[in-house]
Amino acid sequence: MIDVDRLGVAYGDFHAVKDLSFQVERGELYALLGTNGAGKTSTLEVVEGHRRATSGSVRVLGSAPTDRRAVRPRTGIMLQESGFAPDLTVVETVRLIGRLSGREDSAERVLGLVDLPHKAETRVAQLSGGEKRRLDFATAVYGRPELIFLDEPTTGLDIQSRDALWDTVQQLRDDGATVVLTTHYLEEAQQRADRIGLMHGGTLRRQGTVADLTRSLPASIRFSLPPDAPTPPRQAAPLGDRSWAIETFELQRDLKHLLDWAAAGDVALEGLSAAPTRLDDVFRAVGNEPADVAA
Ligand SMILES: Nc1ncnc2c1ncn2[C@@H]1O[C@H](COP(=O)(O)OP(=O)(O)OP(=O)(O)O)[C@@H](O)[C@H]1O
Repeated sequence: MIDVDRLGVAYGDFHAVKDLSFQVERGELYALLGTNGAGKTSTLEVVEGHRRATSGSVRVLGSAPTDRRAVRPRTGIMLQESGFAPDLTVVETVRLIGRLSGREDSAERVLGLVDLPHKAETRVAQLSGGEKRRLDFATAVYGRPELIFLDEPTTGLDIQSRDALWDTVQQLRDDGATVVLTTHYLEEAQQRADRIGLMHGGTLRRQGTVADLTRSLPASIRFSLPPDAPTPPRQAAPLGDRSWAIETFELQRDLKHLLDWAAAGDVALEGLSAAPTRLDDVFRAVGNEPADVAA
C-alpha cells in the first residue's frame, strides 16, 4: 500500500528525515509515532503528496504520491489542522471536499457518523474545536477511501467522540481499509495499531507489533515490606522507604517466586503490583537515545 524507501527530507542544511524506510501493508493499521520533532509530519507530508522528498522514493497505492489523479480518489486525509473555509456551512464543506476527493457518498451519511447532522447548516467558524475535528474526520472518510491518514485524530475530542471515531475506523477496517495513524496518545496506538514505527531524530528506531516493541524491556514488580520482614528474594532491588522492585523478563516466574517466598515467611506484601512493559516505557527509552545518530 505504502512503500517508503530511504526517504530523506531536508530544510536547507537541516536533515529532518534521514534514510527512512518502512512499508504499510493492505488492511493494516500502522501507527507512526515519535518524539517531538522526530520527523513524523515531514514524512507524512511526503507520503500524502504535499511535499517532495529530498532523497529516496515513496510509492502510495503503486503511484508517486504527487500523482493526485491516481492517489486522491482512493485516499482520505485528516490533517492536524483543517483548512476549512470559515464561511461555508458544515454540509457545504463536506460536499465540497467530497467532490474534490472524486468519491461518491452522501454528506448526510458522513455527518451521521460523527454526530453532526444537527450542525449541518452551521457555519464552520461557529463550530467548537471538537466539532471541527469531527468534521475533519467526516471529510476524510467520505466515500469510504481505501487508505486513510489520521494525524492526531482524537486531540480535543471528548470520550464519546473518541469512541465513535474508533468505531467508525473499525468499520472501515472491517471493509478492508488501510489506516496510517499518528498520535501522542500512546494507549490508543497500543490498543489499535497492528504495527508501530517509532521515530526519533529523523530516523526509525523501533518497528513492530506492541509485543515486539515491549519485549526488549523488562516488566516490573513493586511491593513494600513491613519493618520486621526478612530480606526479600535476591532479584529484588531496594527503592528506599521499605519499597522494593523486581525488573524481570520472566514476570510470571518471578512473581510466583516472590509470592511463594511471602507465603513461606507469612510476610504481607503491601501495595503489590505487577506491570507488563508498556509502550510508554519503550517510548521513553527511545527518547533518551541520542537524537543525532548517523543514518
Ligand atoms: N518548514 C520547515 N523549515 C525548517 N525546519 C522544519 C520545517 N518543518 C519542520 N522542520 C523541523 O524538522 C524537524 C521535524 O519536524 P516534524 O514536524 O516533521 O516533526 P514531528 O515528528 O511531526 O514533530 P511533533 O511531534 O513535534 O509534531 C523539527 O526539528 C522541525 O523543527
